[in-house]
Amino acid sequence: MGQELSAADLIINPDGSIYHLNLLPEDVADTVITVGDPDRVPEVSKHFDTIELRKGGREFITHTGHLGKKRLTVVSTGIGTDNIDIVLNELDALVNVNFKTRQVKKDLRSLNIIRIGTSGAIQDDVPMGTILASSFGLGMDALMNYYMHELSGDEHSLLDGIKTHFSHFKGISPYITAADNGLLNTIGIEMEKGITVTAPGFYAPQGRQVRAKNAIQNLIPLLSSFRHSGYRITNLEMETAGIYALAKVLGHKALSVNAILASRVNHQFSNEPAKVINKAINMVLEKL
Ligand SMILES: O=P(O)(O)O[C@H]1O[C@H](CO)[C@@H](O)[C@H]1O
Ligand SMILES: O=c1cc[nH]c(=O)[nH]1
Repeated sequence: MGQELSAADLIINPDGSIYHLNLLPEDVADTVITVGDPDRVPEVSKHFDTIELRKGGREFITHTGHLGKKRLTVVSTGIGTDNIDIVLNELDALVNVNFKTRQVKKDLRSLNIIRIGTSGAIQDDVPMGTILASSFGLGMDALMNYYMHELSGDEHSLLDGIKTHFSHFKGISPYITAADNGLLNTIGIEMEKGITVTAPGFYAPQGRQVRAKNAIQNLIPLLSSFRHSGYRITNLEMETAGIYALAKVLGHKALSVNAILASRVNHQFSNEPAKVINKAINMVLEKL
């Protein structure tokens, strides 16, 4: 018999749903689309043929339904890898823990987790309007300091290169995880590819300066000049690396698709964000 998870470790609401997502185990499809913005959930589910449930709490809004024969769940994560910690752990518990016995199931389910997010590009040849699939998620936040995780050979070699390139960054311990290869080569097949940096903020952690002065000067040129084994850093956002790393730890498959709204090298921000996001949604849904 496996260990029984305590009421403080796995929090189940009185109606049997999980603490933050407010979902029951049967509410989660095998393919889960995550978006940051709760208002983006209906923008995805409006393409479904049927919607069987709409639930939520806080920034975590979920719709589950069918597109043709495929059952899909779309859930909003809100902003940041602290929220990704909640969403990935709760999705995993919903499918891999028996809520009656509070024990981990013997046969584990592996979800396909596809993020459709917005992002800023840091390469000249990645213009606004590009739809980019993240080959790797490079985390500059602290989430993975708290989890045991292992790196593949490719991830190790890239991380060594990154640590050398950014050796003068103080107090940051980057982590890197590859996309699921199968999802990258199907859903991402026609998309631009690159390493996506996940930042622990939108302003100074992404090289923006409004009034508070930035401690790291020239962050964007530093990121964009990194080259290793044919890879380069293409874009910045706030969730991908956490999703990739926790999905791998928990045995799920993940891909992040980025609607590029900003060109940080040309100092531009899109005046038609909805159109770019919709293009990303359509490109993902037509491959499912
Ligand atoms: O559009 P979403 O998916 O929220 O993604 C991006 O937009 C937010 C910042 O504006 C961050 O969450 C960032 O990752
Ligand atoms: O530049 C950008 C655009 C969208 N989201 C981000 O996190 N950064």
